[in-house]
Amino acid sequence: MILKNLSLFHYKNFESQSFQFNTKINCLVGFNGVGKTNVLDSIYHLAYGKSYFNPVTSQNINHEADFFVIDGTFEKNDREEKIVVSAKKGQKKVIKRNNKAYEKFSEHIGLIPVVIISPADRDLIVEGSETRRKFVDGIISQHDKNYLETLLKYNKTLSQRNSLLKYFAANHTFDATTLEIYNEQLVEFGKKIHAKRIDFLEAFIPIFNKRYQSISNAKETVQLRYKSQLFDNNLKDLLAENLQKDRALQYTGVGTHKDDLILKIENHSVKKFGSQGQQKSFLIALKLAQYDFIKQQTQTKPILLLDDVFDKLDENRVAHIIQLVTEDDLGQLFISDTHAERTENVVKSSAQDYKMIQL
Ligand SMILES: Nc1ncnc2c1ncn2[C@@H]1O[C@H](COP(=O)(O)OP(=O)(O)OP(=O)(O)O)[C@@H](O)[C@H]1O
Repeated sequence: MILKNLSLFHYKNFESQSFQFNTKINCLVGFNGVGKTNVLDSIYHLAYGKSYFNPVTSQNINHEADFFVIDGTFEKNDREEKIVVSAKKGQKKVIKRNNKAYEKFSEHIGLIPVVIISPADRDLIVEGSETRRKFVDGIISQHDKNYLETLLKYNKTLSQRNSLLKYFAANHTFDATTLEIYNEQLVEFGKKIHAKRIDFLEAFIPIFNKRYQSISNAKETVQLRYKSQLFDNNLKDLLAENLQKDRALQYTGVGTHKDDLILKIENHSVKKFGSQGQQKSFLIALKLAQYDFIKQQTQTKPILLLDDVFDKLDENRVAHIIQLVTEDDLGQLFISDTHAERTENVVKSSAQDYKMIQL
């Protein structure tokens, strides 16, 4: 997958700017705050239909404007794909593929495989379980449309069930029959989601372990484990057992929306006990495993976006990234850095074609 050119209009700090990219390595360099990360984010936006850093669409529009447009031309298997994402204040976002607007954004997911490595990935360790579920769901959805659809149906049913619980509480009423309809749907969709997450992690964990071992020079062992209430119980029974609690809290407390990933190094929580270096290695291994997995599943090399990695990582990890950059079979790469010289030295050593883009 190659991004050939990109135009931004009123996207974050950009008024109007166009870029033509190298098919291998592109280095976006410039002072703090010039918009290097914003360019990477706009590429992410074309792939996922939203910003990696700020999912509130209206906040991606330039402060002085009332709309933004991101226009990118990709090349995939010798075919051109023109993707345009636009948003106007107060209106629904529009995503177009070759001039045709999608009815459902979910149809777009997976067309443009992109992986980003950024200091913001730290959220995967420090934030709540939702961030980790989104990471898993994002990867599976890249190659499995059914999964994404089941997930959307599950989430819709969940929110309807929660509304019903609130309605019961507000009106001091209860209707077991209507609740049962939602329960059945949650059980049906939840079972499928759980099974797919099991399959995914079975394939993903060895890839992750391999990446971590190579980053840490096999010094320590890591564990990535799927945690779910559905391992020990079926969702139908769980919903029945939890009914009184759900009614009291007006919220569904059991299901696959409670799943999580357990992240450990040497059997201890990465969040609580991991050193900063170990946490960074863990995150890079997760992201590179994401890259490997998507490549394996889609038979397409994803576009890799490296945000600020030279600035925020220590030498060992940078060396690993450099090694990765020099691998022949890597796809197109975008790197942002404040130091033009440092980046250029790194990419020069890769003996690959590159372009320096000064912002
Ligand atoms: N909606 C918006 N409208 C205008 N400017 C915005 C908007 N959103 C973000 N910005 C601006 O974008 C700039 C940040 O851009 P970005 O994070 O891409 O910089 P950077 O070059 O990657 O910087 P650093 O080297 O510090 O990481 C900030 O000046 C910020 O105020």
